[in-house]
Amino acid sequence: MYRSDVTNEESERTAFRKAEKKYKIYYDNTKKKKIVRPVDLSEVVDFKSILEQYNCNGELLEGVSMRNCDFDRPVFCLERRPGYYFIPGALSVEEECRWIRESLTSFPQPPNRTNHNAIYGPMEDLFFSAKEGKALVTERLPDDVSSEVSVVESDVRTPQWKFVKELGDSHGKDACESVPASVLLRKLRWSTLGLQFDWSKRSYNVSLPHKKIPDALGQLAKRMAAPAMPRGEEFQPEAAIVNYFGLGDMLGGHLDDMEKDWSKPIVSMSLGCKAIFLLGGKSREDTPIAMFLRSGDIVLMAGEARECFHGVPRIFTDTENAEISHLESQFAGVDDLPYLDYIRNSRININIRQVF
Ligand SMILES: O=C(O)CCC(=O)C(=O)O
Ligand SMILES: [Fe+2]
Repeated sequence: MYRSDVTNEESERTAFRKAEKKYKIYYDNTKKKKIVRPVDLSEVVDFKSILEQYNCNGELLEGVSMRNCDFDRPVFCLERRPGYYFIPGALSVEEECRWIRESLTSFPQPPNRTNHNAIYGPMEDLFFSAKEGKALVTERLPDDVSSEVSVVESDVRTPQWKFVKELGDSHGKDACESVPASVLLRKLRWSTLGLQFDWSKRSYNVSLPHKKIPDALGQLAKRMAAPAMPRGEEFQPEAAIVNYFGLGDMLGGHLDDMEKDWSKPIVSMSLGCKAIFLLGGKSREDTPIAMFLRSGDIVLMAGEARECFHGVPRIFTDTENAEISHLESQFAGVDDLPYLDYIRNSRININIRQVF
């Protein structure tokens, strides 16, 4: 898996990179304000309208077919990308809201790791700390601590971070650094569930402490994976990566190649603001197919499709394009406001994998 954009000159000119540049967000600066540069979306495949057309007259867009399987919703395939399946609107609005809540509250909790771990260590209750206006602070270590023979060296060097209500006198003069929880929430980019993925080694580290994938998420993944599973086999959800996108965030073109058996699908669900997904071919030189991913859509990538470069160059947070009004109506209670505030400007992707 390659998380960052490829930057050397040659890769800047690949067909995949060109498509990323076409769809990523750019701003034009006028004297008064920053304006989002318009983008031509006419070539973006839209499975929602494909489904509507199919329901209306039974016709399908050229290159798109239906997976004939025992599944309670239409499953679409792309003739040029075997092993790729698209299930538009696979989740109910209740399911969408449930997984948005879990992605923000329980999923980033230790022992699950997030991108913040490397800097701050395990972090508890980020979402509620942001809601309560807390900040993460570290205490300055006592000056003479290094001379205390009883203190283990690694303890001496590790600053202890914790969320506190506010940086008043009660915290005292020993506070040396502080970061608002709201800023950390905006900078939350990923969390990992089940077997933990080690980004630095690009592999699963089974010796890292972990909890099993939550049962309800595992059951959902098993059900959704069925159209892409080899006959008679059941998907084993062993790990998941949760990606969090804010305006301007993108996921560069990559392959997910650290799982053992590529005949098993990656089950990938979209929540929140609409995005553009690029599905390339086996080379970065292959022109990718762009498509919309909306909240509630599920994508499966198995077999040959697992060898295809893919990424997310763009999310839409404006009212017209985000297409989250059903979530806005569902998150209507006073207690739901923090979820609503978050999801109005964000997209969450949960992708579930069988590792072995
Ligand atoms: O956000 C998405 O839809 C795709 C995520 C993805 O490709 C990944 O996490 O490997
Ligand atoms: Fe991926």
